[in-house]
Amino acid sequence: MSLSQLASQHCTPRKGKEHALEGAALKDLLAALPGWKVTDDGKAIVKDFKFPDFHHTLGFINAVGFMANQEDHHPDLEAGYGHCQVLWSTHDVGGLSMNDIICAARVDVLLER
Ligand SMILES: C[C@H](O)[C@H](O)[C@H]1CNC2=NC(N)=NC(=O)C2=N1
Repeated sequence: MSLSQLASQHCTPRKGKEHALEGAALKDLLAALPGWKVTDDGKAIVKDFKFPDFHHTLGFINAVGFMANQEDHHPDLEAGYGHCQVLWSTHDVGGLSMNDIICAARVDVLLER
């Protein structure tokens, strides 16, 4: 599936282990998401975005936050002057779900122009 196909999807409530994403299915989806890496515990995906200054970084954070509220799926964010690390994990699953993949794709397309 392509980045734009992933980014055109919306999050749905996913609760429970049956929604966990791992193994070959996860690997195939990540092929469409350049720069996103699975954390060592396998429970999250993470990417660090670089910006020229704090204004751009803060604009990105606000855009991500707006999208996250629309999707009712929320990232962990860690930011400094010129970067913001975005981490997606589904608390209700205890690891990765399709919601994390959709939101990662939605973050990437925010930066397309
Ligand atoms: C009811 C509501 O949909 C849930 O609490 C949502 C809110 N945002 C969420 N965000 C993330 N990252 N994981 C969740 O499991 C989650 N659950």
